[in-house]
Amino acid sequence: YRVMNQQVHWLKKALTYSIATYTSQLPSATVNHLISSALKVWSDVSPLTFIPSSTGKADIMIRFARRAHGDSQPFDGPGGTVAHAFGPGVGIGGDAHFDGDEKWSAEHNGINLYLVAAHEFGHSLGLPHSRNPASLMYPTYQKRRLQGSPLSFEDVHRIQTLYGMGIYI
Ligand SMILES: CC(C)C[C@H](CS(C)(=N)=N)C(=O)N[C@H]1Cc2cn(c3ccccc23)CCCCCCNC1=O
Ligand SMILES: [Ca+2]
Ligand SMILES: [Zn+2]
Ligand SMILES: [Zn+2]
Repeated sequence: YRVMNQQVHWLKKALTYSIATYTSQLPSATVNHLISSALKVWSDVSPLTFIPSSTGKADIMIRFARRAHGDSQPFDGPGGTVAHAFGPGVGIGGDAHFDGDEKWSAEHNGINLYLVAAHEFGHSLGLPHSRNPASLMYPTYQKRRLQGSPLSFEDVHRIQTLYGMGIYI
């Protein structure tokens, strides 16, 4: 079924993002860097660009939250689901939420925020899950290499199918 006012992909290639709340597990400067690196994973292989929004209003609004947090998907405490994101659209569309009860890390001593964010932004851009464990869009978290892109050929093919290099009206 299709959620109301959801689109298959964004109808513009310059998307804004803002980080509304942070986690006590990492310095905010580190969170900013990991989030922009996770967005770059996708802008590197598509015509999309991501612009930080200082007004707070943005296409992709990012926050850390625990348990019930104002949408229909309360988080579950440590472990289990670590984050979720909404597909392209107005309002909550595109937003990415991270479970504040996880042990967030910039390395592999916990849940790596960069890898999770890159997965969530795949959803924010309209990508579904992959059945291939090598794919970033595989439904369960994998400790992947942090050097180079975490994207599989399938991930790249899917994002380029959605956004190609076409001209945007
Ligand atoms: C791919 C992620 C970045 C995002 C997805 C959520 S989403 C909406 N963005 N696709 C996620 O959180 N998957 C769970 C799936 C999952 C794994 N287990 C679970 C135990 C209980 C509930 C869920 C899980 C086994 C225990 C490990 C728990 C920690 C890791 N959690 C996961 O891998
Ligand atoms: Ca959790
Ligand atoms: Zn949420
Ligand atoms: Zn997912």
